[in-house]
This record gives sequence, C-alpha cells and structure tokens, in this order.
Amino acid sequence: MGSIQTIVLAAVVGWIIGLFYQLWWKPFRLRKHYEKQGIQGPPFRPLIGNLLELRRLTETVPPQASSLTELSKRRVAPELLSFFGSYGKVSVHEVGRKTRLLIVEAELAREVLVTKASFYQKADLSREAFWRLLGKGLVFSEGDFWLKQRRILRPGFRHQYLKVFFRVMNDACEDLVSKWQRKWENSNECVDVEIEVSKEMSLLTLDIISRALFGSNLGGKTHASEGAVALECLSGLLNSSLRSSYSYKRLLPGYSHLPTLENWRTRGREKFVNGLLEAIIHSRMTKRESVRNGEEDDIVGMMLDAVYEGSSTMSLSQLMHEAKTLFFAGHATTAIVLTWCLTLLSMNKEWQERARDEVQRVYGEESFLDVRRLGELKIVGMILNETLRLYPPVPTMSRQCMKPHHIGNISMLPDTTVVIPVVLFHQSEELWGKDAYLFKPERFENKEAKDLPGFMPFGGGPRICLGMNFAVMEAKVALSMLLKNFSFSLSPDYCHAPGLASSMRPRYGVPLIVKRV
Ligand code: HEM
Repeated sequence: MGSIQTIVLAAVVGWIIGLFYQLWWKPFRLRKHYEKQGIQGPPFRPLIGNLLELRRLTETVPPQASSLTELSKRRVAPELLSFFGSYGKVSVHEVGRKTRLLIVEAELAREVLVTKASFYQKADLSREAFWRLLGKGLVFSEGDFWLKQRRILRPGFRHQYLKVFFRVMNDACEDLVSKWQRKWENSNECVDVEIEVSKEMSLLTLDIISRALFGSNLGGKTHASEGAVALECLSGLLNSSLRSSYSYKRLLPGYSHLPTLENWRTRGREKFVNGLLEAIIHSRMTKRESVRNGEEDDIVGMMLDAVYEGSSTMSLSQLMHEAKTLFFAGHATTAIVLTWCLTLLSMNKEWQERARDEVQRVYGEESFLDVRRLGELKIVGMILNETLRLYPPVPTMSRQCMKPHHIGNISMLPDTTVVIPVVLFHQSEELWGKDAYLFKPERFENKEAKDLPGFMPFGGGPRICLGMNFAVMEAKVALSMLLKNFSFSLSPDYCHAPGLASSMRPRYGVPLIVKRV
C-alpha cells in the first residue's frame, strides 16, 4: 500500500514539475534569452502571456476605416503594428505559454523562409487554429512526408494541367457573366445593378476550384444550393479558426473537444464539408473503375492515380486531407484578391479604363482568351500585384524554430515561434516610399518590384504557395472577363472596412454598381 502511495505521490509531483516547466520556466527562459540580446517586448506574464495586450489592441479597431486609403495593416494587424512601433523591428511576446518573435526586417524574414528554412516547421499555433479547415494536408505536413506529398501534387500545378484548368476557369467565368447578364433581362440596358461582389467572387472561386479538383462532371454537386451551403460552412470554419487566435480558450488544453455550442456548430460544419468531399471522391472512384483511361484531367484524378499505382505511397485517407486543403486554400485567398481588385478599380476609374482597353485589345473579336496571350495582360498583372500588396490574403505567416541557429545576429532557440507580418512589409514606407498607402500599379511596371524581399504574397522558399500560378491565371481570367463585359463603381452603400477576424475579408461585403459595357 505504502509503495503505491509513493508511486502516486511521485507521479503527482512529476506532473506538477512538468506543468511548472511548460507553463512558466520554459517561456521565462526563452524570454530572458532574447532580452539578453537586446530584444524587447511587453512585460512577461506567466500562464496567459500577453493575451491581454494583444486582445486590447485588436479590439481598438473601429468598425469602419477612416478613409478609402487607410492602410489595411492598421485594421488587420494593429497589435503587430503597435509592437513594431514600441519595440522595433524585432520584438518578443508570448501567446499563452508560446514565445513569439515578431520580425519586421525583410532580410531576416527571408532567412527564416528561404535560406534557413530547414531549421523551421509550420507553427503549432496556426496548426491548432486551422486544422479543422485544412485537415492534415500539405499546408501543415512536415519533413519527408511533406516532401512526398508535395512531389505528388506538384505536377497538378504544372503547365500541362494549368492549360486544362484555363478552360475550366473560362467556363466558370462565362457562367458568372451569363448569370449577371440575366439581371438586365427584364430591364433597360442602362439600368445600374448593385451586386455584392465579395460573395459572388467566393462562389466563383469555389466553383473553379471544385471543377479543377474534381472535374466538371460533378452533376451539380457543388453548384447552386450545395455550393452556397459549402461556402457558408467554410466561412464559418474560417471565422472560428481566426477568432481563436487570441482567445483565452487556447489556455485550456482540449477545449475544442468540450461539448460547447460553438464546438457543436463547428463540428456540424466540418461534417458537412467532409461529407461533401467524401461523396464526390467516392463517385470519382466508382467512375474511375468503370471508365479507366489512365489520363486524368483533374487534381483528384491525378491523386487517385497516385493512390492506385503500385509504387505510390498516397493513402485514400491522405487524399481526403489533401482534397480538403486544396478545396479551402484554393478558393478563399483568390476570392479575396478578386474582391479587392474590383473594389480598387471602382475607386480608381482611370486604371479600370486602362485595364479594359488592354483586355479588349488582347481579346480582339474573340469571346475567350487564348491561353498563349495571357502574358500580354501586363496592366491586369500590375493591378493584381498592387492589390496583393495592399490587401495580401495571407496577412501574416509563422514558423516554429526546431533547432538552435542564428538569423542575422540573433541566436534562435527551439520552440520559438517567428511571426512574419507580410502586411507590414507590404505597406512599409521604408520599402515602398511615402506613398505606400496609395494604389499605384505602376510600381510593378518594373518586373523586379515583385522580386523585392519585402513582397511575399505567396510566401517564399520551399513552402511557397503551391497554387501560385493557378491563382494568378484564375485572377487574370476572371478579371479580364468581368472588365470586358461590365464596368464597376462603388455603391453609395459601400462601407470601407477591410479586415474580418484577422483576415483580409471586407467586414460588410462590397456592394458595387455594375453596368454593362
Ligand atoms: C491569391 C491567391 C493565393 C494566395 C495569396 C496564397 C498564399 C499562400 C501563402 C502565403 C502560402 C504560404 C504559407 C506559409 O508559408 O505559411 C500558401 C501556401 C499554400 N497554398 Fe496558396 N495562396 C493562394 C492561392 C492558392 C491556390 C489557388 C491553391 C490551390 C489550388 C493554393 C494552395 C496552397 C498550398 C497547398 C499551400 C501549402 C504549400 C506547402 O506548404 O508546401 N493556394 N499560399
């Protein structure tokens, strides 16, 4: 009996020491390590870290922007902007027990993402926040497993497939144009129509990614009503992921498994999206077994080839995770860019005209663009880059240090999360000049501008966005098709408020007045 008591006592003492180490000693030791190197930050607070300050700073964002040219960084990353202002280009703070180093120095960020990438992994904090949305797909895989998955998926984003997707993009955009044209069916040609474009762009990109992933032969699965429900579920999942960033719930291990109303809703949404994807993939498998031609022309088909090939190492459950990752990663980001492109063009009519002139010249008499002429859409490309600069859909990235090493003069220790505030780089006066807040696509006339170390809308290094070429092609096709058919101006109901739950989405949507060209 005595020995059992001793064992229990030793276990309890061990557990308390472990807890003390994790919650207090480890973050305290890391904080001291960085402070000794002259890196400052808000005061160290055990257990909760700087959640109080972070929450207070994010809650100060007013409901509406002060002007149409107010920089989005003030609304999307006010806490990081404030730490940068108070403590300089490199500062330290904690979220709960996680130590974070905020780096607003382009060369250091490049080291983390590119040259010293092997010392880092994706950060636990973002994995915890986004796992329901992105599954265990490529975005959060690591090491050899990540490399293997990336090798399987990469061909799907190469030129040969992109040509197939180009058709898919054209078809989906044509459907959207026809849908909008019908709004004039019973009314006068010159009548203005108000359209909430942020929702329309989300539906469009969801349609495109479903067609590219699963083929156009979906039997209407992700169109119409199911598409709208899927969109609602995805946006609900995104909101709860982003809301959890600075939530106290983070301090409770296993919170996401408790039977709360929010968790119940989140699981319902997740179940719907998983069910939809499973049904589509199973119908694809059945089709594949009956009509096997070996030449798949969508991404799930290509992954199924990898599942069935003897040499392959992709399991069916991994295929589900990858499909989920691409389904989400492939639609939300591009929808944001398209929404802000149309908004900025509505605010800057001369650029809208210049872009339309270019589109009309490149299309000529054709109703579809020739894939070989995509490169001629130079002005559209410049507008796209300037939009990605002002409204980057991924406003911050983070990495977790795995091994001791140096970046610049800083000695890094494992378990430190590095925060790379893309949005602060993109809107830095030091990098872009005093007029960094203005929409000036001519910045990108010089091709080298997009290779500047401070411009990273698609990330960088080995983990650079897999869908970058897909997204650029999609945005060019959609913009050119819309500009060719319609003109845009701001609705009197438009309220400028970029930033919804730490993302670049517009808080109140974007109602635009649309006219037929
Ligand atoms: C304008 C649209 C897009 C933007 C701005 C964007 C941005 C990014 C960024 C910044 C990353 C790197 C994140 C990090 O390093 O932590 C990333 C990764 C990724 N993106 Fe995109 N993305 C876009 C569109 C797409 C599309 C259309 C797809 C797929 C169809 C896609 C699939 C992925 C995947 C799979 C990764 C993870 C790559 C890896 O870790 O190896 N993205 N994206």
